[in-house]
Amino acid sequence: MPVRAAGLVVFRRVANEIQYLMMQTSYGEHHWTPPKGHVDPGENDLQTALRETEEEAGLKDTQFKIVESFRKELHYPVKGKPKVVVYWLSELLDPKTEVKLSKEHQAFEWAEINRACELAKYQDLQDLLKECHSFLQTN
Ligand SMILES: Nc1ncnc2c1ncn2[C@@H]1O[C@H](COP(=O)(O)OP(=O)(O)OP(=O)(O)OP(=O)(O)OC[C@H]2O[C@@H](n3cnc4c(N)ncnc43)[C@H](O)[C@@H]2O)[C@@H](O)[C@H]1O
Repeated sequence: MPVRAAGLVVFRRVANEIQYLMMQTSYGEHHWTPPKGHVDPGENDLQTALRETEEEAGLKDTQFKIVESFRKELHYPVKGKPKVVVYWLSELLDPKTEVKLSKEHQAFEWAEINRACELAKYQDLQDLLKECHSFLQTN
């Protein structure tokens, strides 16, 4: 069984720009991802994504809108074990909403697509962000 995690690619619109929420871990390699985390027993993926987004970024589900038709999975190995991360796309309704980090993250950025891809060093996460961006340009 793969390790399972879920999260939200949160975006906001500022003037004509779409910006993605990227957060840097305070541990390990200090890598950057959207809010996400492990699926707890008894939770479904979407419940996990919402819980982790609130825990890690302080954003409640009343503050954003999930784009129901967009759901993607990343698959990669962690310490030799397969891991799957399910992401939904969600728009922050009030772009001025404050992000409140937990101890798990040391920094965040609202990054336009090229900057978000620069922060996401893994190719599959970069591709996912680009897919989100293309989706938002055409929907
Ligand atoms: N090194 C460490 N030291 C201390 N505490 C730690 C720790 N790692 C995790 N923790 C603890 O574990 C908890 C995390 O739990 P959660 O917050 O519930 O789960 P997560 O986001 O899925 O964790 P993680 O950051 O490990 O996952 P990711 O897949 O991004 O990353 C897992 C690995 O996969 C790599 N990775 C990330 N995205 C990848 C991708 N797309 N392709 C290939 N590798 C990728 C990352 O660089 C990383 O090496 C934290 O509370 C933290 O305290």
